Amino acid sequence: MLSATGVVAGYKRGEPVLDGVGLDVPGGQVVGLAGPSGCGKSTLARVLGLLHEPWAGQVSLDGEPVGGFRHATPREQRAAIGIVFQHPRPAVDPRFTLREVVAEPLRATGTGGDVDELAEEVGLTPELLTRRPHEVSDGQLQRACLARALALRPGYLICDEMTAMLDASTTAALVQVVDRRVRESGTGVLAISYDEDLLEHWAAHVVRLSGEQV
Ligand SMILES: Nc1ncnc2c1ncn2[C@@H]1O[C@H](COP(=O)(O)OP(=O)(O)OP(=O)(O)O)[C@@H](O)[C@H]1O
Repeated sequence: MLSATGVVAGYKRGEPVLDGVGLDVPGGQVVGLAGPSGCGKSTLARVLGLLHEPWAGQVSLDGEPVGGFRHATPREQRAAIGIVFQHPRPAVDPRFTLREVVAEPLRATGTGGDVDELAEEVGLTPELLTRRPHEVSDGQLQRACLARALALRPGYLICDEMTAMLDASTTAALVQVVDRRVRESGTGVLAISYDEDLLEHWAAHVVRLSGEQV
């Protein structure tokens, strides 16, 4: 289980965006997170993704409190949580080929892993792997970002508006890729979307973040 308990977090002292928020993401399940724009969904995603340190509260991973946030996160805990954002372009190095984008976490951790297998899993052809970000569509680049997030076989995956930029068929394809991991590897998923129809269809249950308490 990936859990946040009593999380208080924000950007400006004295003005918390999250004020005592708790959320559990069990393994093998998709939990949806909905709520009005600006209520703090992405902030909670970044706290659970260990990218934003809360002012108070705790994040725990499989029963262990996390060892730190951002650069202070222990390597095994970093590898246990994959994250995909709404906008793929700012999330990749524009000089990399898609093959290099997907291979990044494998290279960084010295982990063996098959880029071709990952590419096939997300529906990227070998030819697309040779291209650079400016030579592919947003959907193709987002497929590469999803493959990168899945490369270390994380126990948990956070999808922060992963499909908001994509057409219906690419959305369906990426949801299917994630669902297969949930079924076959027991991955726990936090799916954030403004599209409540998508969440109703995709998630086992949907949590609404009101801006106060979950
Ligand atoms: N890097 C930042 N610096 C300062 N304030 C920020 C930063 N990121 C977000 N905020 C503010 O924190 C609040 C919550 O933002 P957040 O992106 O978490 O909400 P959200 O629910 O994901 O919104 P949306 O659905 O519009 O993406 C907003 O008021 C936003 O302006």
